Amino acid sequence: MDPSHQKHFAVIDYVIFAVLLIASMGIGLYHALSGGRQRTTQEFLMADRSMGCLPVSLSLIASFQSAVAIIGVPAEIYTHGTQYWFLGCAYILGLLIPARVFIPVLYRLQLSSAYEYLELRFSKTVRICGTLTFIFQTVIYMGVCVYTPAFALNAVTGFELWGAVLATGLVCTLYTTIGGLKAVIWTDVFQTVVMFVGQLAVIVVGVLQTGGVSQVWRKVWEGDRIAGFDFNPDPTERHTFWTLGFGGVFLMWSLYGVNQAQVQRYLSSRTEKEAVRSCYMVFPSLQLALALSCVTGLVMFARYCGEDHTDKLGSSKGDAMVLYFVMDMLQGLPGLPGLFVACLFSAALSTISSAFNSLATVTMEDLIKPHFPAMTEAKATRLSKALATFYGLLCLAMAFLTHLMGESVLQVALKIFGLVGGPLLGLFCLGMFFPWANSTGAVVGLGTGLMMSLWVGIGSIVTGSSGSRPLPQTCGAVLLSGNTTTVIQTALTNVTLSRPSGLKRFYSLSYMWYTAFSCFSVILAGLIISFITGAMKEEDVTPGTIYPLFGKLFCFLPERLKKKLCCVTPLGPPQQIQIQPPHHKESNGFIYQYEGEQSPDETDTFLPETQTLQVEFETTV
Ligand SMILES: CC(C)(CO)[C@@H](O)C(=O)NCCC(=O)O
Ligand code: NA
Repeated sequence: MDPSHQKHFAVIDYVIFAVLLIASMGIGLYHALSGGRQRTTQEFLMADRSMGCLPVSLSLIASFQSAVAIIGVPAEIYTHGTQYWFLGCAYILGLLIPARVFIPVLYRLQLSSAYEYLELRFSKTVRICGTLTFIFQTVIYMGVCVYTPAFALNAVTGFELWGAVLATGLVCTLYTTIGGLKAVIWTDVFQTVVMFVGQLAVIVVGVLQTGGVSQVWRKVWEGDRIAGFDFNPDPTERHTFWTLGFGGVFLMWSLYGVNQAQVQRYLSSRTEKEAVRSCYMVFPSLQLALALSCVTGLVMFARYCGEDHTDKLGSSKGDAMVLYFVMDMLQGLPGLPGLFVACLFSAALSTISSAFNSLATVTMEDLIKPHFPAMTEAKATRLSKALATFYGLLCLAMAFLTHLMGESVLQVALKIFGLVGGPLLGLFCLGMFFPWANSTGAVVGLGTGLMMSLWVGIGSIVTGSSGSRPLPQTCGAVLLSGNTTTVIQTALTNVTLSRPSGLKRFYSLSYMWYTAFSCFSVILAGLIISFITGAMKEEDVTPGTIYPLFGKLFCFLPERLKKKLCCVTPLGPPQQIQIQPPHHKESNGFIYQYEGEQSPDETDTFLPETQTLQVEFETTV
């Protein structure tokens, strides 16, 4: 970028940024030295299963709200209008189903890793395949997350790119390694607040400088940025009500239902009720986060309509626009540029810390512990800390890979969620809703889903069909009236964009459908293979691993038919699984006995006893 356009920080901005890093370190240090001092994996990875719903819910938002969303969403609104905002519709079902279906099943099994479920339901192989898929997804995603704020800062202020990447990566690695999940959750709380405050400050100043709310509204209206419901059913249309409002539901399920980062937070909750409540509480905050970033995009448009600033941003195209806007507008308001940069880095830190901790958890619980059942708690904890450090350093390497990508960061992140997270969601759905699915079906299904993802993902890159035409950069008032702009644009679209056909049409599937597409591929392939190789019998399915979806969907059918459809283990009131000495019928190496009615609170007091039993069991066999 041309140095004459570069914006600069005042001392106070650096101070605010430093305060963010120091406060995060401080929270890490506090949790390293208080409580159980991070000497057990229960504390380091599961926060002693003692968290309340408020910190958990703020932490749940923070996991997938990174600098990618903070700069990507405004850039999207700026260039394409507010259609993306309809993603908010997907949050309703997207959070309701995890709260009512996924959390009860996973919480009652008292897991540490979400992928432990896959072993209980299917087999060890499926568990390992699921874990590896999650590691793959998270490792690429965290590269994008740590790179994004550093690169925007570099494009606008000329701040050393790799210096910023290194600083964020290392600080985050350090507090995650010393403070464990408690530090991750409490820094998330602090960082989420900074994130909201930073965005809000930018909006307030932006609106004031543009001449008030009515001026902003007039400009975005005349610039044709306000989008109505687009009910176009074409699945290759990038953003419509259907791709966002329905495709987005699957995206939300894969993130809030079965992703380890989130499941770990549900499992760290004191009770099942707290976990469910924290999931519900995500709804208003996520709507707020979406609204803030969409409004930022609108304010940015109102301020710049008709002017083209992209030349000042060099190769970074639209993504660095937000930071440019912020620095440009906040010049002369000491501290505010620093606050927004703190907001960007807060968002990034809270996401990569969740990634480090969840990666350490699954590597420990799914890949290492099963092979070393005799490992002492002290050793396991030391190893978990080493793993957190390892993933922190790996994250830096992944940032370098992201550096080589060209697409908008928001689209890249959402594609990763869809292409790799979708098959994982499919695997869990196959297990929970289809009692007939067997282990072979699950492995082949997951493989099929990943192949389909790879196919459509690479196809869309090669044919270059993932982009879309931006709206004109002008305010209606400057050149044409709003309506004329629309007419001309529609005409242009019709002339130049002929509908792709055949495979090319498949490759241009909207990325918002990726999750649903790969999820259904897994379920379909999984069921076909399961029926070919011999469907699972009801009595062989581990109790508590099935959600009676069909029983609930078809509640009007006669009892007998329903019984056939739903399955053996209807999800009753919270159940307590107890591991017994090995003289009953075995299943997956353990015995599961149900204690019938028990309130979630009793579950808590019951826990230590269960653990003792488990230890005895392991040592006697
Ligand atoms: C995950 C959603 C869709 C939830 O609203 C949103 O936070 C988002 O668009 N995230 C983009 C990825 C990121 O911010 O890292
Ligand atoms: Na975040």
